[in-house]
Amino acid sequence: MASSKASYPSVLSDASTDRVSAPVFPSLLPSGSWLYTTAAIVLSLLVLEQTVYRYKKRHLPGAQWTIPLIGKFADSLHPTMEGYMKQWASGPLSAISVFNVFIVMASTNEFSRKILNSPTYAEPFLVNSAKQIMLSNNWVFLTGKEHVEYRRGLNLLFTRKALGLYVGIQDSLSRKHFAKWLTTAASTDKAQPIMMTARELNMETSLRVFCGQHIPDHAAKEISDKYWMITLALELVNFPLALPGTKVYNAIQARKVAMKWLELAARASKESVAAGNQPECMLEEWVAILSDPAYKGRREFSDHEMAMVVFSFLFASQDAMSSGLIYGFQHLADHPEVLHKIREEQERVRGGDYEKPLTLEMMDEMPYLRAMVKETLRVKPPVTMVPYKTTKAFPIADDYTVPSGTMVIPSFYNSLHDAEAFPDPEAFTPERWLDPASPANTNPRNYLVFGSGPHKCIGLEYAMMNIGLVLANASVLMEWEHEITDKSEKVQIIATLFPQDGCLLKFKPRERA
Ligand code: HEM
Repeated sequence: MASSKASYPSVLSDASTDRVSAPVFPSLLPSGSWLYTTAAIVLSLLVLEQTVYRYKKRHLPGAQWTIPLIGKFADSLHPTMEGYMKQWASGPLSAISVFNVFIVMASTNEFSRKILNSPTYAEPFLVNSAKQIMLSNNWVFLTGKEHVEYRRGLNLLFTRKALGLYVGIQDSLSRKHFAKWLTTAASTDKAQPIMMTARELNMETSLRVFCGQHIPDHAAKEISDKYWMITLALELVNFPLALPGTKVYNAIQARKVAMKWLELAARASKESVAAGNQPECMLEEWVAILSDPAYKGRREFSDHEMAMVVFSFLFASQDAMSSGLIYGFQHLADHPEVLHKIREEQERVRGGDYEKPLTLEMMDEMPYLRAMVKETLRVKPPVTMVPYKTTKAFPIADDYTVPSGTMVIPSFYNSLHDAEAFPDPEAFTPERWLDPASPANTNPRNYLVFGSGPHKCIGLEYAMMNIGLVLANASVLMEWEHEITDKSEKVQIIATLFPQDGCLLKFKPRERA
């Protein structure tokens, strides 16, 4: 008590002399000067917040004032394509603030590429929660030379030789899942959303490609079920504290489960290769490369570090691959003429033998399939933007320098829907990729589906191959009808883009003459 009084004499003077018994926490009593002081401090902070926002924004389009403290937090909780389009349409560069994070959005191809290709000024920021979920010492957070060197080692997991190893796993799992889809479809007349079933196919494929049989079935199921928690946490700006019950807290718990199994898989892969077995999955391939005496990048990788790399691949791929696949099914159902051409190509390359597993060499013979995959990813790019952060003042335009510490967000959508590169940009036209002299092919800078620069997607060939393979097998093994609703063309953003109705499809086995 005495010490409280001593610390706050001016606030307490009235209360402590006039009353018989002193209050337990006298300093909390309202008093005129305390209230005035508090109000003055709060007001100054609010004025400072607005002044800093206006100073950073300068002439860029965007609200003149930011909502105190939270800014556009409410909008970032429920992002919509319409909201983003409005923001992009407001200017090549525009400003917003969320939870006091100052954000500059870039809408043009020139500015977006400039951000992606200026590693001395800006580096990936993923989403605010990414470091909590992926662990801050994950390789994906490396920058500069360290990042380039680490990534060089990982490129070996995506060589043609490595992809050849993965094709067989992807082929057999797509068949297994289609059989399940057909059984479910046979039990009901209704079309079913493929949102979750496609995610499950992707997750099992990723886990088996990355870890082979070193993850038991029940663990694969557990990781797959819990992974949805991670997807839900991938908002542009999250609630700042990972308190129990928040999305980030739930995602961290999901990551712990996944990491436990991935570490065990890394250890088992080392044991398998040491026992002289041929690599059958990505982890084993990696271990085999590392133990080759001729390999220059040899060094020890702990089970934990290998698990973090695999987790980064899951994190980067699961949602984007699911989005790409779901729109692939939707586009093929809505464009029977394209599906017909895909089937003709399959017939030509596979000679009618649809039981024979696909190989990389067979996929090489399918240019129309590849064009279709490129086009579906262009029309509905799974990733519409990637947050970066400036590490120093970034003179992005003659009349604007992005302040240091700003979140800068290059957008991909506009580049991919630019009518100069892609005439009739909303149309789904795989043919635009077949002529080497077409505007699509002569403007490769516009194809930002996988980003650009030092952080461009490491798994892009893997992604194109896997989506192509699944759709190729689906086209020869199944028929599917799309129940079109008023939400089919509307987009919901859950980290990546999905049709709002979850893509309602009715599958049946394909009958051939
Ligand atoms: C359709 C599927 C996919 C899409 C649309 C996609 C898109 C992207 C994009 C836009 C980026 C950021 C690029 C940048 O900042 O310039 C990225 C990065 C990355 N992606 Fe993908 N991705 C896909 C599939 C995959 C797959 C299958 C893997 C791994 C197996 C993967 C692993 C990664 C990694 C590790 C990074 C970070 C690379 C780095 O920082 O060096 N992605 N991806």
